Amino acid sequence: MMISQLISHPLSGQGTPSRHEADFVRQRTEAELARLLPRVGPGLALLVVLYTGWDLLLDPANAVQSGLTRLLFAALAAPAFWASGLPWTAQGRACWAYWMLSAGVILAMAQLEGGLSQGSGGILIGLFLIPFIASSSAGFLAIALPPTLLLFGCLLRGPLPELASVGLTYGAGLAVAFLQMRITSGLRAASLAVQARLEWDASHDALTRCPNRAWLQKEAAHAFDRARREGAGLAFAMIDIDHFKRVNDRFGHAAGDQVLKGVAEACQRAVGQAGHFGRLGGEEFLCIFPGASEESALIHGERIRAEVEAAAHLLDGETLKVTVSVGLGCLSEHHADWEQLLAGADEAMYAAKQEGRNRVKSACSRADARSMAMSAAN
Ligand SMILES: Nc1nc2c(ncn2[C@@H]2O[C@H](COP(=O)(O)OP(=O)(O)OP(=O)(O)O)[C@@H](O)[C@H]2O)c(=O)[nH]1
Repeated sequence: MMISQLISHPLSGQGTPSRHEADFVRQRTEAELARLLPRVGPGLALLVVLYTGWDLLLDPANAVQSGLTRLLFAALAAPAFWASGLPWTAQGRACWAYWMLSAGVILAMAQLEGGLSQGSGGILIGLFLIPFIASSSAGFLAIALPPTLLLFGCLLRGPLPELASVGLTYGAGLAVAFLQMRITSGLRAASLAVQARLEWDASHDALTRCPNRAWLQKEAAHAFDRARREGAGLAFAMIDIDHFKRVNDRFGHAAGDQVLKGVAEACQRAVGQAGHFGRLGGEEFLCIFPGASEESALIHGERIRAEVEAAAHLLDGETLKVTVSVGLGCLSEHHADWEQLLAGADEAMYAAKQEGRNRVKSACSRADARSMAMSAAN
C-alpha cells in the first residue's frame, strides 16, 4: 500500500454520493497540501539549517558536524516540496519531507553534548506538523513511527535520565498531536462532506440519481475539447423513451417516475464504464462516449436499446415494458463545437422516432454527419 493511500482519510460508505464525498475530501486534502508544500517547505528546511547557530552556542566543538547533518537532510527533503521534484502525491511528498527534516534535527541534536535534552523542544514542535499531513490513525502512525524509532535509538545510546525525560516529554507531545489530528480531521471531514453533498446535489438529477443536464453539458464540452486536442474519437447517444406520455396517462405520474428510474438504471447497466450517462430532462437522456469510433458507438447504442427493451417495470401489479429511440452523433471535422455534435445526435434520434421507434439511428457516417451538423447549425 502506498504511503499516500495509508495517510488519506478512510471515509467509507456505500452509494454514489458517499463515494463522491470520500473523493471530494481526498482531492481537497491533496490540493491543499500541494498548495502548501512549496510555500511552507523551503521555510521549514531553512529553519532546520539555521538552527546550526543554536548548535554553535550549545557545543561549538561539534557544531560543524551537526550543521552539515542538518544541511544534508534539508537537501534530501527539498525535492519533495515541488511536484516536479518527486513524482508522488502531495501527501506522499509531505510525508517524505517530514521524515527527512525530523531526521536532520534528531541526528544533529544527537551529535551535540546534551543536545537531545536541550533540543527536545524543537523535536516536539515538529510533531504538531503531522496533523496537517495525516487525517487517519494509520496515517499518523505511518508518519510518526520512523522519526520516533530514530529518536529512541539515539536516546538509548545516552544516559538514562535523558532517555526518561526526553522520552516522557516526547510521548506526551505525541499523544497531544494525535488528539489534535483526530479532532481537526473529524471537523474538517464533516465540513468538506457538506460541501461535497451540495456539489453532488447540484450536479445530479433528484429522481434518477444520475448526472443532470448541467453536469452533462460541462462534461460534453470537456470531452469535445479533449477529443479535438488529442485527435481522438467521441460519440454522443441521445436517448428518448418512446410514447412515454401514454405511460403517464395510463398509470399516473408517480408510476411514470418509476419507469424513468428503471430506464435510467437499464441505460447505466448497458453503458457501464464505457461512457458518461445522465438525464437531460423529461424523458430524454444523453450518453457521452469519449474515444468512441462509429463502430463502437453503434454497438453501445444497440446495447442501450436492447437493455431498455428487456427491462420489466412492475406498475400496479402489471408488468410494463418500454422502448427507447437512440440517436448517435460521432465527432467529425465538420463539428465546430459540442452543441453541433449534440444537435446531430438529436436529429438522428428524431429520425429513429420517425422510422418507427425502438431503434438506433446514426449520424456518424461522413455524409450523414455533415448534413446533420449543417442542418443543426442552420
Ligand atoms: N412521470 C414523469 N413524466 C415526465 C417527466 N418529465 C416529462 N414527463 C412526461 O414525458 C412525456 C413526454 O411526452 P412527449 O414529448 O409527447 O413524448 P412521448 O409520449 O414520449 O412520445 P415520443 O417521444 O414521440 O415517442 C410528457 O407526458 C411529460 O409530462 C417526469 O419527470 N416524470
